[in-house]
Amino acid sequence: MALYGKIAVVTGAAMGIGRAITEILLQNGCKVALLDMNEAAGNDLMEVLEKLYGEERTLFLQCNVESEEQIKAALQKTVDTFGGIDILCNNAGILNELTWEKMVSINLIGAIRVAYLTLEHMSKLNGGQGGVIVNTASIAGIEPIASSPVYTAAKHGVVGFTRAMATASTALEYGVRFNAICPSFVETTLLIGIGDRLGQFSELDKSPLDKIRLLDVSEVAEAVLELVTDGTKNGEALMVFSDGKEYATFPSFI
Ligand SMILES: NC(=O)C1=CN([C@@H]2O[C@H](COP(=O)(O)OP(=O)(O)OC[C@H]3O[C@@H](n4cnc5c(N)ncnc54)[C@H](O)[C@@H]3O)[C@@H](O)[C@H]2O)C=CC1
Ligand SMILES: CCCCCC(=O)CC\C=C/C=C/C=C/[C@@H](O)[C@@H](O)CCCC(=O)O
Repeated sequence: MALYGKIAVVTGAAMGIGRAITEILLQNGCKVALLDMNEAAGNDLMEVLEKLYGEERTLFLQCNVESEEQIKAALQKTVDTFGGIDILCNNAGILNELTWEKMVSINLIGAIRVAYLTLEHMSKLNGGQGGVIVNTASIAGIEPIASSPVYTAAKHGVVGFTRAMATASTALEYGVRFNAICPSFVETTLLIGIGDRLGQFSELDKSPLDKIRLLDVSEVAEAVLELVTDGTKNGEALMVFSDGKEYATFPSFI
């Protein structure tokens, strides 16, 4: 997909990986609607982005991915402002094994909710132009991380949802590609003080964190850009490690 003039929605866009995805899409000519529940961080970022890219190419919309009403309103505002949606980067997420039901609600149910509501604008079945949805999973969506069983479960869910939707989209002719991005550990606020959010698993949190180089958010954004632009990888999950990228392989029984 050539990106110049394309319209993207990024959730969890105010900070961390979502911010880096937003910036790389803007650098490649997209217009971007930034959705995030953190209004202060969103407004701060908008000041920076408007200076760099102009006021016409960005839109900040406060939106909690747990709220169907807020997502619907944000997507409609995006369509009314920019004229459609070509790209969704479904990225908002938290890590907190203490509030594990909320974590499933944001990381898995929220991602599904945003994807379904975006398809109402994007799918060719609904009069849309088609496009691409990149869901931010994690390496924890491919292999278990012992200190974070529910995070692991939610991210495995994101990968499974992505792969099933890719096949469904092809069969039903939505014209929408689906991919999962699966980074290893990335230097963001999500990792700060994780030991306090792992509950009974907190003694396990040392695992690889002391031994590996944390990824920079720009490395994840580059990998997302690869998925957005490469039309041949529908359904694939791209893992990003400190020493490179690799598409995941899965067993097939059907
Ligand atoms: N940092 C890491 O090591 C890794 C992170 N990930 C995933 O990447 C995604 C982004 O995480 P980071 O950038 O690291 O975290 P972060 O904490 O730096 O940024 C997350 C952003 O999502 C927003 N957010 C959180 N809950 C929200 C909600 N209910 N509705 C709307 N916005 C919400 C926050 O306000 C924040 O701006 C998450 O899905 C995370 O699970 C995946 C692999 C590794
Ligand atoms: C403590 C929880 C942090 C969760 C945040 C993430 O989503 C980070 C990624 C999750 C899981 C990582 C698993 C790591 C597995 C290791 O066996 C090894 O494969 C890591 C290699 C790291 C690298 O080279 O970058």
